Amino acid sequence: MIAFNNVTKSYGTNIGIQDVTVQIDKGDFVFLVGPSGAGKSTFIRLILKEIEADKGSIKLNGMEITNLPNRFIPKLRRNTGIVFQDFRLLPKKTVYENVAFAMEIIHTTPRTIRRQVPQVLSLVGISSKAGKYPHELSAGEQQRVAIARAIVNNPTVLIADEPTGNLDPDTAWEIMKLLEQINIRGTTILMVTHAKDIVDKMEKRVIAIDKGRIVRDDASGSYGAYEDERTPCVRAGGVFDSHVK
Ligand SMILES: Nc1ncnc2c1ncn2[C@@H]1O[C@H](COP(=O)(O)OP(=O)(O)OP(=O)(O)O)[C@@H](O)[C@H]1O
Repeated sequence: MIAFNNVTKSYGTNIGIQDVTVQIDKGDFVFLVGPSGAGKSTFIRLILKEIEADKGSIKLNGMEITNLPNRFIPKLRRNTGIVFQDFRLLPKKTVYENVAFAMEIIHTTPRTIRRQVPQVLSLVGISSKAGKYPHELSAGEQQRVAIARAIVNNPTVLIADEPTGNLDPDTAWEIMKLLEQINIRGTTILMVTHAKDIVDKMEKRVIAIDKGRIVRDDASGSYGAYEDERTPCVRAGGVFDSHVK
């Protein structure tokens, strides 16, 4: 599914990731954790082919993506949905139009769009807001729309880059349950997060990265003990305690 083999990426003298070898299988749910500057974004940007590796091999769904000719990149990105901390919805389009747009740009037929968009809005629990604009939605609702948009073209991998970073604890947990549901339907999920409570409660595979190297890879892991100045209140507060499965 996603296979890194001895991958190194530097930015001048700064190390992004160094000699990383890791495999994420189809259907996995993986957290990628590590302190600020560890190399998490570099890892994601290499998968999306926004940047090129200096060394090593990266395979996505069995296809070598290093040195992939540019004409194959749109197809590669279609297989990889992404959601961000700040949602990035189009402000002048409705919920329905935001999701439909992701299909229009890959030339999906109007008939398929009319069938598929309501289905995915229902899946993420946002059907009743189809005619609303992003500014009329709560943060959690906006993230649901962003997730709908990311999965509407049936990607094999969904990358979630701090998807709960702008959400209150209850809403964050609802989004985690939605991601889990999407994973159960077969989509591989790779989630970057600084939210210790979420990682600890979900009990999924945890890949920890530090200074560009993988320092831990636990099948059913926890966030770990390193200090991260960006999440002190979450670490101290135990905010998800009421949701223990
Ligand atoms: N465009 C760039 N130019 C120079 N150095 C960069 C660039 N992008 C990343 N780096 C460096 O590469 C290293 C890894 O950065 P990366 O953004 O991958 O970390 P991260 O784990 O995503 O951090 P954060 O949690 O803060 O987003 C850091 O030392 C960073 O300063």
